[in-house]
Amino acid sequence: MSLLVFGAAGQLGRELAGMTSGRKLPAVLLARAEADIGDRRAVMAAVEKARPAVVVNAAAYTKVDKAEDEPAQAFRENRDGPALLAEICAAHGLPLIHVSTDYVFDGTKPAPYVETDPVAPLGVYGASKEAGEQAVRARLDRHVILRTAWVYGIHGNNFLKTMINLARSRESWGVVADQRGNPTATEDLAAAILAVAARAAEGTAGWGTYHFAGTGMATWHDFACEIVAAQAPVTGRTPDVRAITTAEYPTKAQRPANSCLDSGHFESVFGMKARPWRERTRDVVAALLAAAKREA
Ligand SMILES: NC(=O)C1=CN([C@@H]2O[C@H](COP(=O)(O)OP(=O)(O)OC[C@H]3O[C@@H](n4cnc5c(N)ncnc54)[C@H](OP(=O)(O)O)[C@@H]3O)[C@@H](O)[C@H]2O)C=CC1
Ligand SMILES: Cc1cn([C@H]2C[C@H](O)[C@@H](COP(=O)(O)OP(=O)(O)O[C@H]3O[C@@H](C)C(=O)[C@@H](O)[C@H]3O)O2)c(=O)[nH]c1=O
Repeated sequence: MSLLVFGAAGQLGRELAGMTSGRKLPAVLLARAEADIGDRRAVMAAVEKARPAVVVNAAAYTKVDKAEDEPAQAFRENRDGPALLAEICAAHGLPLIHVSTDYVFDGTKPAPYVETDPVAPLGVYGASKEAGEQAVRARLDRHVILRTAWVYGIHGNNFLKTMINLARSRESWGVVADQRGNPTATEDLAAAILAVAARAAEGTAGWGTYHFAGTGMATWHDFACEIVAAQAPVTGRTPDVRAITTAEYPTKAQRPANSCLDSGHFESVFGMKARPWRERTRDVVAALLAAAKREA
């Protein structure tokens, strides 16, 4: 099974690079500078050169607040890019694995969201990702859209790294305790994508839309407390992370109060689930601190 991955320089792209190389899977991974998913000629050339069995889109515009001021760019990267990928995959008879987000939901459902729940994004980022889902569905039957959430890992920028940095410099700060979701490690997400890709290459994937997110629910405050607790034994820093409300932490884009995803359908079709988020958080914090120590 050979893969062609777009968006290789992002946190998921870099995890996929490490995992495909560790498993010795043939894969071509292209960053934006090598292939912009909005550039028809670049995407066509990449597909024709790599001749993959499966295409993965890990490219996206992910700046949730900034998207409110840059809707054109967010829609270009999150709707038009995936549309082009799906069109080119259809022309070449290739399946596409595309990644989407919990922020397509408005958060008013009290229970975890299932795939058939109506979408109603609250901000430009969520709306642009939802438009990307629709664009893929409209152009390509052989697609798998994986909606995931609150992604973190050792690469790139994410909430976990922000909390580790705050723990270095602050004695106390507030984190919202009234938004809940499922923190998802890039390692679990990349493994899920490779499991889907293997089935897609055989032509036996259950095409369609799935939820795949970390096991267990958390508020951002729970997540922050776990991160801070995980770094404390190594750094000796025990800052106070205060539980605050969304109203006390105003942001340009509104986030869903509940964006928990029910990953049961994915598990029943693909036979795998993500590890509990607390375990994974500790692993990732340990890996980051060990890397920082090696570099010091
Ligand atoms: N991060 C999260 O918490 C969550 C992410 N997701 C989804 O998971 C997927 C992976 O996200 P993640 O790895 O975290 O995101 P990152 O922001 O870490 O990486 C996205 C990458 O895509 C690149 N990119 C953006 N536009 C283009 C383009 N037109 N052509 C090629 N590359 C482009 C970016 O490059 P550049 O840096 O140059 O912009 C960046 O390297 C996305 O679909 C995202 O929407 C879903 C839920 C949560
Ligand atoms: C840094 C920080 C954030 N917050 C709040 C703001 C926000 O409501 C929540 C999350 O913060 P962030 O802005 O870092 O995370 P955010 O960019 O909203 O994360 C989202 O990214 C996109 C790409 C997704 O697809 C989502 O699944 C989700 O992961 O925590 C605090 O309360 N205190 C803090 O110190």
